[in-house]
Amino acid sequence: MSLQYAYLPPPSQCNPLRTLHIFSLVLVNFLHHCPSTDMTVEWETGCHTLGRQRLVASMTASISDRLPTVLSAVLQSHQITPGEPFRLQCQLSIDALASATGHKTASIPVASFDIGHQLSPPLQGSQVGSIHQTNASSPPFSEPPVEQLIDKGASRPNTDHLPLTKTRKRGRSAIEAAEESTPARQTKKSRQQTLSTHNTAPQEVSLKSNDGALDKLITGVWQALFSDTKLDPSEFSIYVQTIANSEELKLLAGSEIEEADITTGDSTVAARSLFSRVNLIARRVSQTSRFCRALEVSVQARWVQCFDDRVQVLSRSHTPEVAKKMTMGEACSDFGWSEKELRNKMCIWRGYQHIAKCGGYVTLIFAGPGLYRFCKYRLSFDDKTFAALHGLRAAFEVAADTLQPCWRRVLGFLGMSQERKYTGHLHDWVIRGPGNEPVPLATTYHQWDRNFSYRHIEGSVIDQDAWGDHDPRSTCRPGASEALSCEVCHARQSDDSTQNGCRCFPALYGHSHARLPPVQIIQTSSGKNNGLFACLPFEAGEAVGEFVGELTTGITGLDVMFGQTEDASYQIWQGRSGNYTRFVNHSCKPNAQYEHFNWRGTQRIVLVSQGIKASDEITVDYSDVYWKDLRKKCLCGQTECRYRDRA
Ligand SMILES: C[S@@+](CC[C@H](N)C(=O)[O-])C[C@H]1O[C@@H](n2cnc3c(N)ncnc32)[C@H](O)[C@@H]1O
Repeated sequence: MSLQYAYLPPPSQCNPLRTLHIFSLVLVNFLHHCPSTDMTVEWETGCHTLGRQRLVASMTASISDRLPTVLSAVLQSHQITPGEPFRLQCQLSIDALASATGHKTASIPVASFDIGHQLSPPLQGSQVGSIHQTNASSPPFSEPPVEQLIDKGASRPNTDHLPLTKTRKRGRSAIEAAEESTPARQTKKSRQQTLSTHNTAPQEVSLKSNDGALDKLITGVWQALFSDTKLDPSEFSIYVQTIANSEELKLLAGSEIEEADITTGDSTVAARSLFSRVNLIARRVSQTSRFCRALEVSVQARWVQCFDDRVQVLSRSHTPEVAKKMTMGEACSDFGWSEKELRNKMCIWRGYQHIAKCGGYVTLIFAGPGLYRFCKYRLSFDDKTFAALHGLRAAFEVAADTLQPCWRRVLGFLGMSQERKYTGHLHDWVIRGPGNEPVPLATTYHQWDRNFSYRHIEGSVIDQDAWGDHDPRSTCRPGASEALSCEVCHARQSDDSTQNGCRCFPALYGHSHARLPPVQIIQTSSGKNNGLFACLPFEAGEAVGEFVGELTTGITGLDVMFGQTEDASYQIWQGRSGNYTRFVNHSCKPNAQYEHFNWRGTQRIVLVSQGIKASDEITVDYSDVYWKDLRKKCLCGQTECRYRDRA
């Protein structure tokens, strides 16, 4: 049985109810798949013997009611004081399974939790405890992500344990295409070849450096690139106009109006309207100043270049010193500054120019306010810094062209080309090691499937042939109102941010603008083909994204994510459409896991961070069930790798 997928917790953020809830889902799923008709479930709090169907139904129905009681009972019966960590172990006694698997004992330890200390209401997506796998022969809680798009060499999945027939009509998959051209089982020779390819594989891009000052600069660039405030110079005049018209918007007079409204009893509406107006103005001002700042530093960097060119020209007829002095004089007279003033400015501007030279103008344009300090004090101004920025330039440009497509208009002010280099979706591009141009995603699968394509979707789509119009993830009972409140924090869930009280996964649910998380697809250096990498850190418990794809059923022979509600078992297939979660590789020491979460009566599967640092590859544990029958080696590279040494 695989439980790794369910979870590994951040020890500092404890949430026992959530852990128990997830555990219960695991247990329910286990029971659902179990061939036995009668079984005993032993919790530390008691022992229940029920028919399987009834057990599943009763556990599912009462999970959220019972968990606090179960937990309190455990705490009380063991006299655990708040703050003291403890371990909760669960056993399953399943006679039929015992005889089927040849277990001597009928009682199988399923999982244990290390539970922290807080009994406070659940926090945003936070978790507690760890679920340890104790039995590898049981059915999975959830299966690993798709494998239908296979990668090259050693990482090519060995699928000969799976029948490649599908019960449902589906387009020809990359795996099938690859099956035709590559033998499913690797020979010794081909394995060696793979290894040598692996050794000479290009170096991976690092999305940050190990230098504090430089990291701050890089973080600022990523934050600006992924910000939902767009850098659009063509809207500059509109921004300015809005600010100039702020009187019409009653920005300044607003507070007086509010006071009047408050006394007339219309305070909520009045306060909200004032706040909206202030928000609008503040947003416009920050957009305007960001654009001005971007233009300012870019022009200053370009000015230094022109200054140097002018010195060069004058050096043809004068000594370099004289040529420089003459150029300084020309500039001072045009600016109306003293030489000292100009020298001071130039020192910083030269820093900008250095950055533009190695990291491209994109770095300057999106660098945050730390840029000035970085250049003034010449923090980390060394070859390593410039090499790091040079290595990031392509990754920055892909993000800028796809997320902030108007950024190149700033280059127009510098007399440079404004032509976009990378079009389409951010994840249509794969970033490769230093010195290599990013390549279109599709090309990285062409060796297996010439017709490969991938549609980026924001939400799962229902396979009509499989489910008609019914969403199989629905957990809503007809007439049940509790579906609209969060079963973790019990707050009201609403897509209208002003009505929503549930903040469990705020980056995904409950507010208006869904935006891409700061992740990019990068070619791994370990031979796993592509992987998903974090540009910015994700705190433990924070959602990276939802696992979305086609909601279907009946697929065999291809990897799918399994979902299970009380009423339906469904699959999410990311073969031809989905999102970036499709590129998450396996690691035996993962930094993320998938969790079930109900949003407004619909089950969602969320990729949740266990604490991901900027530039880390985002990985999950695909589970023993995934690897069990594969003859493939794991390339996660962890010292605790479980599947490294395989025949
Ligand atoms: C969901 S995809 C992940 C993205 C994939 N690397 C790609 O380029 O499309 C799963 C596939 O990635 C590869 N993979 C993922 N993790 C791996 C690992 N630890 N070792 C070897 N191959 C891995 C396997 O080929 C697997 O079939």
